Amino acid sequence: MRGAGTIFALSSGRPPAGVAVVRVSGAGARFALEALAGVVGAPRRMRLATLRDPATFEPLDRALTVFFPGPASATGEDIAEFHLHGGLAVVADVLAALGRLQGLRLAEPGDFTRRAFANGVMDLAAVEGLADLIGAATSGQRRQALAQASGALGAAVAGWRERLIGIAALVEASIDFSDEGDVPADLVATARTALAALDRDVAAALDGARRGERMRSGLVVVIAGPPNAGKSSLLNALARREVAIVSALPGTTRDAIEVHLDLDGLPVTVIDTAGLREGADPVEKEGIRRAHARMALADLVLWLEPADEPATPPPAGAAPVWRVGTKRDLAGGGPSDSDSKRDGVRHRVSTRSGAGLDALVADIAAAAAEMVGGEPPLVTRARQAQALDVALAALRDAGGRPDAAPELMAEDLRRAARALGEVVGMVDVEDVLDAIFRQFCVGK
Ligand SMILES: Nc1nc2c(ncn2[C@@H]2O[C@H](COP(=O)(O)OP(=O)(O)OP(=O)(O)O)[C@@H](O)[C@H]2O)c(=O)[nH]1
Ligand SMILES: [K+]
Ligand SMILES: [Mg+2]
Repeated sequence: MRGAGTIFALSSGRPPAGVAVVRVSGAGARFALEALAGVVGAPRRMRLATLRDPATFEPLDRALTVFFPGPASATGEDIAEFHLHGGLAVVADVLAALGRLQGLRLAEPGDFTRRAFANGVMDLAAVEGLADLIGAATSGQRRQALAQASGALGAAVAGWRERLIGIAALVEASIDFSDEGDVPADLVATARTALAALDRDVAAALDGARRGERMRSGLVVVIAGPPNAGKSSLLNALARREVAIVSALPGTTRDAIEVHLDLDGLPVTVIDTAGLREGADPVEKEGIRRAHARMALADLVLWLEPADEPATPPPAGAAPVWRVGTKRDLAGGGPSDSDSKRDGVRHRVSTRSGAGLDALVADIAAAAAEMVGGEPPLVTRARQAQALDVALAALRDAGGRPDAAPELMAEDLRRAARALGEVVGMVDVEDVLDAIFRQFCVGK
């Protein structure tokens, strides 16, 4: 484990603030409380104290202190918390006083969570959920992250491993009884039935992985179309602020411009792109290349067709495309009008009058709910999905070779168990650990 000893950090947000929470974790937590507050107090009980600089006895703050003895604490170690007045100097002077204490050092990003993981308080999937919970920007993301941080995937994996061990035991027994007639064949048949059921459950969890990833990163909606179709105007209307430059000059937008929206708790990233056309200058050409790149990665493309121009077909691509008629205020509105004769146009909007915008937003929100909504999925990260993929492949190897010797089947089952262990960090995954813990801020 990186750096033993007692660590401390400001765990709440940047001062000045109403309250600032400084956390200390490790064998020296009790000593830190005694040194600054004089007494430790009853476990898990808030206590009002005058904090003093241990060297000069100068009062630093009137604060609430609390002591959580390990191992029933957030890190599994002794924890002391100081709930300070959140002034810059109060926080700085308390941190300085702690830093002068023997055996205490400032924590690095993610240190507290790393200790919780090392001490078995949280499994790796729960750690990832905690990172997502801190980063959650919409209530849908929060719901998913909270399930993950509470150990939903860890609990499922534990159940699968238990079943796997039961299956492996049957196969091992069939090897032991290999000279007793029908017994070994019966054991293997029972194992195969259980294996098929396990396969189904793991595969079902993996089915939700794409949904989980989308919820974490946000659904990507790309606005595309010919120059001057009203793309940037639509982006601004959706964002309700002037994010992108709008002008009558075709080729105004070059860079892809993103805004993050919260649609009924679901995260949606809307991207405005350069208008697609031939014969553009080199800078605009680069913008058009970027527009194509964004469309290729989109979950949904809004293809804009202005009412005052002949329609151009959207380029072929993998993402679903909605054709959206723009500048509806110019169309006149009569049934004989050329614009309303176009087939397959899903929405007609005007950013000038505001017409049709609410319906478009509601439709996008419904599509987002379709793609990421519902019960939080068990699998929310590519790393988890990859490990489960390996486990599933090994399960299929074990079950899919009817003529293979039980010894080979047992070997496949061991591989599956190992891959399941990786999901929750039970087996050595040191390289991914660093990457995961670095996402945390200092004090978490
Ligand atoms: N009448 C009318 N004009 C609009 C509407 N939306 C945009 N426009 C005008 O159309 C012109 C182009 O709008 P932009 O939003 O810059 O179009 P764009 O598709 O982003 O253009 P490029 O970035 O150059 O590809 C501007 O003069 C806008 O004021 C609308 O709903 N009605
Ligand atoms: K323009
Ligand atoms: Mg534009």
